[in-house]
Amino acid sequence: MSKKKKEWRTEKDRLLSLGPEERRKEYGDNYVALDKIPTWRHHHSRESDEEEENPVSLCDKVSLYKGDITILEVDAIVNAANSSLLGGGGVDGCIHRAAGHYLYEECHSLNGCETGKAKITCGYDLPAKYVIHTVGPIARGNVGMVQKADLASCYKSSLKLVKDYSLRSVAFPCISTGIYGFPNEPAADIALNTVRDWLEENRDKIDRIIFCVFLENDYGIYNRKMSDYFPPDNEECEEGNVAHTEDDANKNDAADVQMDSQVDQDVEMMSQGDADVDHPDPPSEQPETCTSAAENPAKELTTEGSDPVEDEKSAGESKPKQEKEKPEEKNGDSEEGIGSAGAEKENSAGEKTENAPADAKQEDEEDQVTSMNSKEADSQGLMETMEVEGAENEENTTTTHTSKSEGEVMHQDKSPAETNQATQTDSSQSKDGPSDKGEPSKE
Ligand SMILES: NC(=O)c1ccc[n+]([C@H]2O[C@H](COP(=O)([O-])OP(=O)(O)OC[C@H]3O[C@@H](n4cnc5c(N)ncnc54)[C@H](O)[C@@H]3O)[C@@H](O)[C@H]2O)c1
Repeated sequence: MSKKKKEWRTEKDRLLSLGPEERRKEYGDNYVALDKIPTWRHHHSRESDEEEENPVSLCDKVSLYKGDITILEVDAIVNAANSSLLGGGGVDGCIHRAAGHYLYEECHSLNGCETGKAKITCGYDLPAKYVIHTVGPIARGNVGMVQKADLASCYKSSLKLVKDYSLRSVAFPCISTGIYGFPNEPAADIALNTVRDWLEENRDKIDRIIFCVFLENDYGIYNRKMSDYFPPDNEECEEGNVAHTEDDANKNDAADVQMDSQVDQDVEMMSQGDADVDHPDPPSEQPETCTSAAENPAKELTTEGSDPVEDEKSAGESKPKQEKEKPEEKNGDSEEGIGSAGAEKENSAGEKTENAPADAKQEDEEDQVTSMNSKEADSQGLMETMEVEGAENEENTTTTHTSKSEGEVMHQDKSPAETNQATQTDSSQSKDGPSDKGEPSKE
C-alpha cells in the first residue's frame, strides 16, 4: 500500500475516533455549532431550541441556514459533486478546499459516482465529521421526468447514508441549481418534498436536516416554502408560519400539484426562449466565495461577487486570487480551468487568511494535489461539456422514461460498505470501504 493511501486512512481513523472537544481542537473556532442554528419552528423568533423538550413536529427537525456549508458543525454535509468526485468548483470546490488534500485522496479511491447516487467520506479538516458526495442531474434549465427523479434520488441516496451511518445531523446545499442549471424553485420543491417524505418515515432517526442556501434568491424561495412542507403544529408559532389543518395526504397532494405546476411553468418559460439554456444569462446574483463563521451566518449575502467560474480558474492555483478577472479576460467556457473557490478562514486575530499551508513542504504537496485536481477536473469539465452537449442533443429527441437511478435507489438494500461501493461507476470494488471506526450501524 502506497504511503499516500496509508496517510488518508490513518488520518480518517484518527479523526473518527476523536470526541467532540478533541475534534474542535482540530478545526479551531471557525465553525457554527448546531445549537446556534434555529429549527424552522423558531426560525423567525431566533429563540434557542432549548425550550423544546419533546420536539413533536417535523418543523423541529429542519432548519433553513444561509451561508457557507463548510463551517457547519454537523455530522455530515452534502457535496454537490461531479461524477469524478475529484472536486471542481462551486460548493464542491469550497468543500475540497476547506477539507484539505486527504479528502481528494479518499475520493480518488472511490472511483467516481453516478448521477443520483451518493458516497460518503471523512470530513477531514471540516467541522463536519463526514462529507456525503452526490451527483445531481445536469439540467441546464431543462427539467424533464429524468432530471426530477435524479435530483430526488440525490436526496434519497444521501439520506440513506445518513441512516446507515447513524448520523444525527446533515446539511444539504441546493444541489444542481448552480452550474448544472436546475431551476431553483422546482429544485427546492423536490428537496423539501423528498426530505419531508423521508422524515415522515424516519423522524426518530435524525435530529436535524439543514437546508443550507447560499444565494439570496434561494433563501427567499425556501423561506416561502418551508411552512408548506413543515407546518408548525402549535398555534403560538411565529407569525408567518401558517399552521396547516389539512391531513398529510392533502398536504402531499397540494405539494405535489404545486411542484408539478411550478416545474411546468419553468419549462414553459424556457421553451418560450426566455432563457438561452446554452448561454444562460449570468445569474443575477453571483455567489460569494466561501465565507467564514466569524461573519454573521444569517447575514444576507451580498449579491455582487466574483464570477464562480473565473474564481475557480484562479483558485485552481495553490492560492485563490482575491480580485476578479477583468471581463475582457474572461473565458466564457465554464467547463475550463477548474479550481475551487478559496475558503477564507479567520485566524484568532480576526484577520482573513487563506488556507495557507503550514509549511513549504505541505504547500508543495497541496499545490501538487491542486494541480492534479485541476488537471483531472479539467478533463472532467471537458467530459461534462460533452455530457451536457449530449444531453442537449438528446433533448430534441427526448422521450420521457423513468429514472433508472431512482429505481436502483428504491431497491438498493445493501450494507453501508456495499452501498458506498454499490455506486461505483466501474466494476472494481473499492478497497476502501468505511474505516472500522466509522463503521455504520448494521440494522
Ligand atoms: N466544471 C466547472 O467549471 C465547475 C464550475 C462550478 C461548479 N462546479 C461544480 O458544479 C458541478 C455541480 O453543479 P451544481 O449546480 O450541483 O453545484 P454548484 O455549481 O456548486 O451549485 C450548487 C449550489 O451551491 C451553492 N454554493 C456555492 N458555494 C457554496 C458554499 N460554500 N456553501 C453552500 N452553498 C454553496 C451555489 O450557490 C448553488 O446554489 C460540479 O462539477 C462541481 O464541481 C464545476
